Amino acid sequence: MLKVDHASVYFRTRDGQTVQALDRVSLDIPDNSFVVALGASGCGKSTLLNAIAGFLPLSSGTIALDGRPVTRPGADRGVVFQKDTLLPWKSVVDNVALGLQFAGVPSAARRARAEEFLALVGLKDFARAFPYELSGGMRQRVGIARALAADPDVLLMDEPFGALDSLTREQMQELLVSIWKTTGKRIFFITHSIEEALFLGTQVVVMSPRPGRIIARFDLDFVREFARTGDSRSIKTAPEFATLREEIRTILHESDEIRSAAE
Ligand SMILES: Nc1ncnc2c1ncn2[C@@H]1O[C@H](COP(=O)(O)OP(=O)(O)OP(=O)(O)O)[C@@H](O)[C@H]1O
Repeated sequence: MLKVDHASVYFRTRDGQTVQALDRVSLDIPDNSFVVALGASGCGKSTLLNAIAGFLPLSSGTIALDGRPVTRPGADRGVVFQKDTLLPWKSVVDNVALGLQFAGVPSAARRARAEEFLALVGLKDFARAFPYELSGGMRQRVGIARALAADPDVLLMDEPFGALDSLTREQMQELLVSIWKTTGKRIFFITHSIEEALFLGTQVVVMSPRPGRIIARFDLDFVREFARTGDSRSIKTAPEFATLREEIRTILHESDEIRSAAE
């Protein structure tokens, strides 16, 4: 279990003001789950992910991964960002093997493992290509392969498909579900797309801004249904999907109106 317990984060801005980015957020990410944080810009989603990744300290509260307190970055948490962080002078396979190189895995073994994960993301034939030769979607797939090659206990994804065109984005969502199913990794995923959250999450937490709070939680089955049937169209056009989409849209709009009225 990855457990976030009453996590709060305050930032001091350059003009000396204090901003509360997270307000007592509690969240469980159990084994095999796909937890999605959904919310408008500025509601603290990245702050939460960065705290779980160990990139920034909590002001109060705790985060523990399988009972181990999270205090710094570690190989047990793999991170994928919206913007790829590939090294342009290294080939695709060497980019994927990078984390293994830092971990001291011998050269032949890390290449074999990198190739295995490139095959998992459908890029077997691009091992020797360089990042500039790849499309945005392909670069994100390399980033996912790199994060998975280090065999993390949880995959943390910060709007990984936010910069992709809508068709590629849907293809990447479906690929990610098949990766989730094959590897059994827990995933914590951030998005501001209601549809993406509904399609991917076994649990969706809806956040509101200033201060960042969880205002609603949904346990869902669409992703398991897709993993079973492979039929995304019938899921996204189902009446239950549309009803939930409207329910969440209403929650987000109401929270925004309350915040605007308070300012
Ligand atoms: N280093 C920082 N210093 C000061 N304020 C910060 C810092 N990082 C984030 N904030 C503020 O904290 C709040 C939450 O930011 P955060 O980036 O976590 O939101 P978000 O939901 O991920 O937004 P987006 O979807 O735009 O990425 C915002 O009001 C932001 O301005």
